[in-house]
Amino acid sequence: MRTAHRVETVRAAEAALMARLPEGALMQRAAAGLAAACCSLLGKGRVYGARVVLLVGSGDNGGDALYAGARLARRGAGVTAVPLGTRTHPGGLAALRAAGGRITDDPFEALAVADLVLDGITGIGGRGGLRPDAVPVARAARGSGAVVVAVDLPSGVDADTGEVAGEALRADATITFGTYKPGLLVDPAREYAGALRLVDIGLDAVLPGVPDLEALQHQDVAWLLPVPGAESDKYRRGVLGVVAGSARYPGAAVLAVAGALRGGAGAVRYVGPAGDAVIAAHPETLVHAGPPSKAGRVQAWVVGPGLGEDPGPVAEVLAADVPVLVDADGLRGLDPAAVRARTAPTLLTPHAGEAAALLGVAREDVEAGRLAAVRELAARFGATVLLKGSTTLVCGPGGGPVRVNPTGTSWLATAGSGDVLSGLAGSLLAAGLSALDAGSCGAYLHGLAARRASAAGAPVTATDVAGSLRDAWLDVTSPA
Ligand SMILES: NC(=O)C1=CN([C@@H]2O[C@H](COP(=O)(O)OP(=O)(O)OC[C@H]3O[C@@H](n4cnc5c(N)ncnc54)[C@H](O)[C@@H]3O)[C@@H](O)[C@H]2O)[C@@H](O)CC1
Ligand SMILES: Nc1ncnc2c1ncn2[C@@H]1O[C@H](COP(=O)(O)OP(=O)(O)O)[C@@H](O)[C@H]1O
Ligand SMILES: [K+]
Repeated sequence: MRTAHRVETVRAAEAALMARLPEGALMQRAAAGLAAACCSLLGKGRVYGARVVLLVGSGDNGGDALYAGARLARRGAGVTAVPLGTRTHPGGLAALRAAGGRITDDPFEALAVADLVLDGITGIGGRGGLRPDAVPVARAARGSGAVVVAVDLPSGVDADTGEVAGEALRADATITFGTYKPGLLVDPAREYAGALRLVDIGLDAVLPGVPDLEALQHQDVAWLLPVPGAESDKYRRGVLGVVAGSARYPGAAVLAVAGALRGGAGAVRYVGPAGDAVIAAHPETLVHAGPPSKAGRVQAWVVGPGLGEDPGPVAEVLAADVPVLVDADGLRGLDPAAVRARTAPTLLTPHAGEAAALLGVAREDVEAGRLAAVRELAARFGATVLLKGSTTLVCGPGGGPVRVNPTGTSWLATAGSGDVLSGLAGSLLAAGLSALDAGSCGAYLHGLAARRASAAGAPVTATDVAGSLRDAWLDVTSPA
């Protein structure tokens, strides 16, 4: 599991750790890790003679860059510092000078020939976008042929929320210290971070056990995925009911069932008007044309994909005392009180547009502040919420760590892929996973399947994604 902590928590942990260490030791650990990462990015034998430019803000982030620059200078790199703040870390500056580095007021000349730029303008102390004087320098750094390495965080992004309020410096790699910060894992900021590397500075010992964000990895998902026992039968494995599709959107039913059949439930009951299309595509489905309450027992429901205007089945399904996943048309006008009144778990899976409608805000606001949006929806509905999009987030009703999905690809932005996800996550619910685990494992497999299907770099369909779910499952469960 990869975990991230907010700035307040990081600062408290750093203070506790610093109290046990000689002064400056923590910054030296950070600088040593940063310099080593820069050496490996430059490549073997290419540190000596490399031209390195340090963009140095007024805080400790600039201090890290200066001390790392001093280390690179001692290994033969030509290091030039560009001070951008109201002050420059005095110890770092002295170390760089002592190692033979130089300071310049003309950043553009140095940047034009740079091999590597260290962005030490702001770290966890940054507020808002880059200040106006740093903007042309950041643009020149990005426009140069140099590899741009962000120190701790790309400057100009919000560490806690992943918001990017103004201009920020896009990095090829970010070397972060002690723990990931939420902004490194959540778009739009995540996109500025490039490849992530975590430097251990001993913070784990003093960080709280519960992080703000967590990202599952293969072995976490492998642990959670259902496996039939020797005594299992199709009912014990869990039956999922899928209420989806309409005369206008029969394909949504076919796709939701495609996801559901590959999610570990023992059987899938389809309820709705698209039974013929579902059976033609998936003959193993049990179909029912009547209302959900007459369809027979299920261990979980999915309601909503392609349902059209009729909200009737949503209320009926919400009245059932089993876990329910509500997606797409099922989310339209959804009443928070009706969801809060349920005793069984509810999993809502909106995309940004649906989340915006539920919150009464603009879609852009949800996309700019995904973490706040998913937390607010989960609190308002007393439900687990999976917010889809370029970064998929899953938040439980009681707060706690938000799960951020590390798999996925923008090729997933294709019609019907959300229907596949709802069936898949619903199937995991029916198999007995909690709403948080079903949502996050579903998103994980779904993203992995899309990556596999689009590995050659060509567009994929939702049907292709469903077809790759089995391989994604095997990727996760097969020992490396
Ligand atoms: N506290 C510690 O023990 C450690 C901190 N470390 C480093 O210290 C950083 C945090 O240092 P600071 O607390 O000094 O904060 P920062 O260095 O991130 O930024 C603070 C400074 O930047 C200015 N600033 C804020 N927003 C700005 C903007 N948008 N544009 C330009 N300037 C802006 C502030 O006025 C202030 O002077 C971490 O990100 C990390 O790089 C590491 O050395 C590890 C140890
Ligand atoms: N830019 C993107 N990067 C990664 N995944 C994306 C992106 N855009 C959409 N997705 C994913 O694609 C799926 C689309 O679902 P949804 O918006 O419900 O579409 P539909 O209703 O057509 O099925 C979701 O799983 C979402 O997370
Ligand atoms: K930085």
